[in-house]
Amino acid sequence: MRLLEHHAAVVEGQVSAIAHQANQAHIQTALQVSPTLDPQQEVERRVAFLYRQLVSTGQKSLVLGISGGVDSTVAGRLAQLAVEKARQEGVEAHFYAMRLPYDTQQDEEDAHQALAFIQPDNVLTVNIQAASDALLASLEAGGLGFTDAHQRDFVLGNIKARQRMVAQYAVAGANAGLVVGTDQAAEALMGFFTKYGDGACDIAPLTGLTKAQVRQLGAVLGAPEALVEKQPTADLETLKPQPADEEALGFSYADIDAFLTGEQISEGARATIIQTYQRSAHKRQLPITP
Ligand SMILES: Nc1ncnc2c1ncn2[C@@H]1O[C@H](COP(=O)(O)OP(=O)(O)OC[C@H]2O[C@@H]([n+]3cccc(C(=O)O)c3)[C@H](O)[C@@H]2O)[C@@H](O)[C@H]1O
Ligand SMILES: Nc1ncnc2c1ncn2[C@@H]1O[C@H](COP(=O)(O)OP(=O)(O)OP(=O)(O)O)[C@@H](O)[C@H]1O
Ligand SMILES: [Mg+2]
Repeated sequence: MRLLEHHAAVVEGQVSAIAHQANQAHIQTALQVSPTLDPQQEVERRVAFLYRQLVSTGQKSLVLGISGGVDSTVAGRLAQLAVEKARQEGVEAHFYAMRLPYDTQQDEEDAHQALAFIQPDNVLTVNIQAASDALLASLEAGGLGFTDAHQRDFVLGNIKARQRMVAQYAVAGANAGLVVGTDQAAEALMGFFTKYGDGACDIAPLTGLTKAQVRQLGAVLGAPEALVEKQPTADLETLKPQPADEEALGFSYADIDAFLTGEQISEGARATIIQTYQRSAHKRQLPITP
């Protein structure tokens, strides 16, 4: 009897491993991941994409927040190259890079390095602290309470991400601009972004790229090595500045990328990643309707 139960458990494990494998392949397709790519060709393809969309939408500019992280360094340079290409073709186009610190950020120097590399047409610096704090204070005055200081700080973190979205859309509104997003496949997979915050954009040139591929594009673009290899951080919480995304996610980007490119990872990790993907489906879709 014990032996039969054991066999049943083994078969069940095998069936769920096969189901997870199928899901892994399905997710890879849904997130538009190419396990192998030529980084130089990808740069050209994505610059051409941004340029074509500027022309076809009739908009005149691109707008993007530059944090000092690798994603916005790469997307920012692609945006600048796209508007330069447009101008070469006789199309009026400009790139507005935005510094959006909450007060002073610890890695400000990296953001300056990123701007020096991107060479954007325009830089606007907007400190989002006053607006973020004012909204939180008004919410509290209006009766909102928090379970503890950590929850309050987490909620403020998402307010910061959405405040950056508001600022970028204001600049886009004044300059016939498309707001550029930096969502890539690793963040999309894990739903690791603020819904309608950094997740909100008009155009997403890094779609489908693993984190390693974003770094490869950065390298062929000639970005400073320190930025290409930099530890990713959402840096939203005031009580804990600059935490590594990997700590918050509970997974390394190497594992997340391995999942995306169809490589073998432990069955436990694969099951948890699939569960995280399914739970965050609402962030990749339009609102629920009746
Ligand atoms: N099944 C469902 N169907 C429809 N809506 C659903 C839902 N489950 C939750 N929701 C709703 O979703 C909302 C919560 O989503 P959201 O506000 O995004 O909040 P949440 O996912 O809790 O927090 C955002 C997470 O993304 C991380 N993040 C943010 C920004 C940048 C980066 C980065 O990598 O740089 C990372 C941040 O550290 C945090 O862990 C709530 O309103 C909730 O009710
Ligand atoms: N301090 C900031 N100033 C300007 N833009 C910001 C700032 N923080 C976040 N953003 C915007 O929000 C996006 C999402 O942040 P995220 O941390 O995922 O990307 P990143 O900082 O560019 O790269 P990494 O994920 O490697 O840290 C950024 O790409 C950027 O456009
Ligand atoms: Mg970051």
